[in-house]
Amino acid sequence: MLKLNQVSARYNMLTGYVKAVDGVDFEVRRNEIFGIAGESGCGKSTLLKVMYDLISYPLEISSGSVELHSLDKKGEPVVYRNGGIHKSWWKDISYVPQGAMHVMNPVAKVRSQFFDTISKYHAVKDKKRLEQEIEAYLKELELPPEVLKAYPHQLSGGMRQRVLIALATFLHPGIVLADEPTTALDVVVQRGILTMLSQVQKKLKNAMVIVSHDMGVHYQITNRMGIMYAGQMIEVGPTDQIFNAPQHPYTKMLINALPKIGDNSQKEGIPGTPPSLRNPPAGCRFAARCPHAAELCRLVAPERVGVGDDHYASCHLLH
Ligand SMILES: Nc1ncnc2c1ncn2[C@@H]1O[C@H](COP(=O)(O)OP(=O)(O)OP(=O)(O)O)[C@@H](O)[C@H]1O
Repeated sequence: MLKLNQVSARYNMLTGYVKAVDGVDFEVRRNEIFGIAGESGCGKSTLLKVMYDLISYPLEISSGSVELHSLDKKGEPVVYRNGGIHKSWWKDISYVPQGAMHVMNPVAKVRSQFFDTISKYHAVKDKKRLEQEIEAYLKELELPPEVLKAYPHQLSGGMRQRVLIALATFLHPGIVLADEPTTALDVVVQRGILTMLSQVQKKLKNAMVIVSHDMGVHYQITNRMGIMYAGQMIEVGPTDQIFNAPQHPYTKMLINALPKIGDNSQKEGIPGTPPSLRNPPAGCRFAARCPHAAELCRLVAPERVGVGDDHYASCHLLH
C-alpha cells in the first residue's frame, strides 16, 4: 500500500515557488488500479514523482509524507518513507515515465537495458538463467523475444511502451506507477496497452496507478480514481461513482463534457483557465470557473467531506 499524508511539493525557481502538489491525501490499495485525472499542468506527473520519491532540484517536498508499506525478505512488514523509497525501486515499486522513447537509452539494445536495470537492484548470480526468465516473461506478456535484440528506435511506439511495462513489472513490484501510458499512441495500440496493464495487474494482484488526462482510459481500466485540479486532489472515489454520481462541480463539468451514445447535444469545454500555481488563490481554486461559487468559496479553502461509500470531495456546496 502507498499512503500519502497531506503531501505538498513545489518547484523551487529563482523567481519563486511553483506549488505543483498541495495537501494531497489518499492511499493506493493492494489489488486495484487507481487513476489520476485532471487537465494539463494540474500536477499529475509531479504527484507521481512524489509517490516514486523521484525528488531532485528544483522539485522538493515542502510538507507531509509518503509511506510505502511492503514486506521484507523474511515476509515481515516494512515501511519505506519519502527519502528512502528509492531503496525499494523496481522490487516494491516501479515507475513507467511519460514518453517511452526518451526514457530508454537510444544506443543500448533492449537486452542490455533489461540486464542493467535488473542487476542494479537485484543480485544476479546466474546470467543465463536470468536471460531465460526475461524471455519467458516477455512471452507471457505476448512480446516476441526478438525485441531483446532491438535498439529502441527499431521498435514501434506501442512496442516500446510494452517493453517498458515488462521491465517495470519483471520483479513483481507491489506498486506500479504509469504516467500517461497511452498518450501519443493510436486507438488500437492504446487498447492493447490498456489490456496489457490490466492483465499484468490481475496476474500480480498488485496496485497500479495510471496517470492520464483521458477520462476514457480511466473508465476502461481503473477501479478507483482521483481528480486533480490546480495541484489539489478535489475528489476521490470508485470510478463508477465518479462517472455516474460526480460530486465536485469540476468533476461534474469534466463528465458532462464527455460524448455519450445517443446524446447529440453540443458538448462544451470548461470555460476559463486554472489559476497559476505560483500564486494560487486563498479559497477554492476552482471558484473563478465554478458556476455555483459564492463569497465563501473565494475566501476559504473547502475541507474534504464524505459524499458516498468510499467517496470524498472538497467543495463548500457539499457541507
Ligand atoms: N521542472 C519543472 N520546473 C518548474 N516547474 C515545473 C517543472 N515541471 C512541471 N512544472 C510545473 O508544475 C506544474 C505541474 O506540472 P505537471 O507536469 O506535474 O502537470 P501535469 O498535470 O502532469 O501536466 P501534463 O499533463 O501537461 O504533463 C505546472 O505548472 C508545470 O508548469
